[in-house]
Amino acid sequence: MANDTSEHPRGYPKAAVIGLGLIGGSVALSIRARHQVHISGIDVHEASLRMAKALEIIDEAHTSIEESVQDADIIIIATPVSKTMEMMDEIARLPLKAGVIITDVGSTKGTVMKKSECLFREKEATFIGGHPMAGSHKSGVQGSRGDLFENAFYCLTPGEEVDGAEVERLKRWLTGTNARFIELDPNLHDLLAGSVSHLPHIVAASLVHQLAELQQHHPVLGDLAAGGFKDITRIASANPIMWRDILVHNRHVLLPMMERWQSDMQTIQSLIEEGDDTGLQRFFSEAKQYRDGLPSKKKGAIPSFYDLFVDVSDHPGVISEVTGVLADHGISITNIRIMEAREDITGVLRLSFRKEADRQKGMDCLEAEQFSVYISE
Ligand SMILES: NC(=O)C1=CN([C@@H]2O[C@H](COP(=O)(O)OP(=O)(O)OC[C@H]3O[C@@H](n4cnc5c(N)ncnc54)[C@H](O)[C@@H]3O)[C@@H](O)[C@H]2O)C=CC1
Ligand SMILES: O=C(O)C(=O)Cc1ccc(O)cc1
Repeated sequence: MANDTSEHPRGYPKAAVIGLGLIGGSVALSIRARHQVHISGIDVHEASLRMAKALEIIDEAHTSIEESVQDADIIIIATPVSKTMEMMDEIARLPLKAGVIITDVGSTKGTVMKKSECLFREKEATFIGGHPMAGSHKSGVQGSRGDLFENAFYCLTPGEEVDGAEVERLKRWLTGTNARFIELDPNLHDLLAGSVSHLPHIVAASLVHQLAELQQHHPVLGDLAAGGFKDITRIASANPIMWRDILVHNRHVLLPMMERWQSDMQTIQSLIEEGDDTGLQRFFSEAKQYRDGLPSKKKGAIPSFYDLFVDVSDHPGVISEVTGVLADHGISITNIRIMEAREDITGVLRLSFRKEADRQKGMDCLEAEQFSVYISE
């Protein structure tokens, strides 16, 4: 498949994006936002290419890399990590434009950077590893957004031999992400990502497995699994292939972390067995103290949404009053949840916004209408 009905002619600098899913599509959109560029998209799924073309994320579509990477000024590999490693081998076998920057978006960096040292050292190409530390449990190009990485950390892992000017050149390409770039050693990156993203993902998936097993005996359990359970397991709905690869490529970090996790579980188990009330309370107090101290307004690997809480009295139509105020001011919400809705007590609505600015506007206009509104982390 090769199909070019481009608005952005070939005279422009060229970006090749391999893997047009959530992240490849979002990076392409953010590049488009700040550069006059011809974007060539490569994916094994023709439907993703068609969608990317229809959404004007790419100018031309290919199902293999040969035709489109050779004259590219920047190549972005946005496939699951094991495929990214294969792509790097394939790219290194092709003639490339002198000075091309190659980067990836994978959630692990150690194995990718090791491979890049062997493959690209002798070529007139610069490989700089990348990991935008924001995303979603949804996959696929249809979920792509040019502002997905706004305010998020974007890790870059340049090899030691890479000139600082090349890193700056990559940042300029990616400036439309509006992300906060941070340079990290690849192994340190994997340790940190293992702790804030990969281990929590394993735990979330394991909680879901436990629930699913119990639900076989108690069918009502699925209906009860709302609120907190859904919050902490949301990420378990993510792409299994992507997460399989993350575990495979970060095994050195994750195996000791899982040992540590199991030993923590054993400690708590002993505290319960021994009826150690003080120890149990300390366990939760220390976690609360640390959690309460985490920065709240930054986007992390596990993004905090921009939530607003509204006290509401128990009367019919109260939800539409709140949403009506927001609609009157043109403010969109991404989610709404009733946190407390028992009879005779004041309820709480949790409203989620896409951006901090929307939350602030929402807060101002609801307060002006005498609602009691607050932000709680
Ligand atoms: N989903 C997320 O929240 C985040 C993901 N990442 C990383 O980004 C990468 C991509 O993840 P997503 O965009 O979420 O996945 P996705 O599943 O939305 O997209 C991956 C795309 O790669 C394509 N693909 C697979 N094999 C291919 C091949 N051999 N040649 C060409 N295309 C191929 C698939 O068809 C798909 O369109 C992964 O390495 C992941 O670790 C990084 C940050 C956040
Ligand atoms: O959906 C979420 O909360 C995520 O945590 C998304 C995510 C997945 C993988 C990454 O490497 C970074 C971010």
